Amino acid sequence: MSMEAFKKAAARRAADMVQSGMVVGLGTGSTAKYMIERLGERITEGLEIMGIPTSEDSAEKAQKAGIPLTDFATHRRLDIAIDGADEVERGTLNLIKGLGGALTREKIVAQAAKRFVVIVDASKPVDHLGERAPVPVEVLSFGWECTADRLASYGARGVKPRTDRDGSLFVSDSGNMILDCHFGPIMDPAALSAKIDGTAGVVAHGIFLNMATEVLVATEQEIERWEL
Ligand SMILES: O=C(CO)[C@H](O)[C@H](O)COP(=O)(O)O
Repeated sequence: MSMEAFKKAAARRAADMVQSGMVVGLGTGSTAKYMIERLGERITEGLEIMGIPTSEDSAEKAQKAGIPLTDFATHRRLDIAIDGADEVERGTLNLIKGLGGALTREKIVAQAAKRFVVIVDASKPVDHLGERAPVPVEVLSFGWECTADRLASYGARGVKPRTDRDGSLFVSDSGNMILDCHFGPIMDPAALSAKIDGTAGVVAHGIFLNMATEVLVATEQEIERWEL
């Protein structure tokens, strides 16, 4: 099976957990896209749900799929949120998210959800967060250079603003910059998370601790379901 097929398998399995009447957090990225498509199919079969998207991109995909959207003004609490991840730590289900740039909205949606189901292919599990992925940090553009220096003082290498493929500055849906911070394997993610959270200029970062309630990992043999 190709990596795309793995992503699709995990995404469809998660979409099939959704039941009529639920308010659903709609993640962002190439795996979440398959989940949105599957929810769209199920709506044509009679499923009745409302979605809260984690990005403008997912809002557009949800609208195309026919998923009615709602917002936090109407629904403070979500029944379930389903999203991809860049890394999943074995044993803890802690995550790095945000290589798609939607980390702040994704964190708000995950935090508001009773269940947060993470869908990944077999390339995403790691022994320690940071092994492969940088930690994306969404920052205000004001004083970003100072914020970057501060992040570097925590051990991040090569901290620089994310750019789009054409070299232009990446701007998040909320109008902020993303600094990708390469820490390497993170031995104490709670301590690092607290330090980054306490840094002026930081809006949110991509370390998601104790948020995932279950992770679906699509492997060659099966879709593994990890829970704590
Ligand atoms: O956090 C995210 C976007 O901000 C994505 O969920 C994460 O980057 C995984 O993406 P993909 O499913 O395309 O591998």
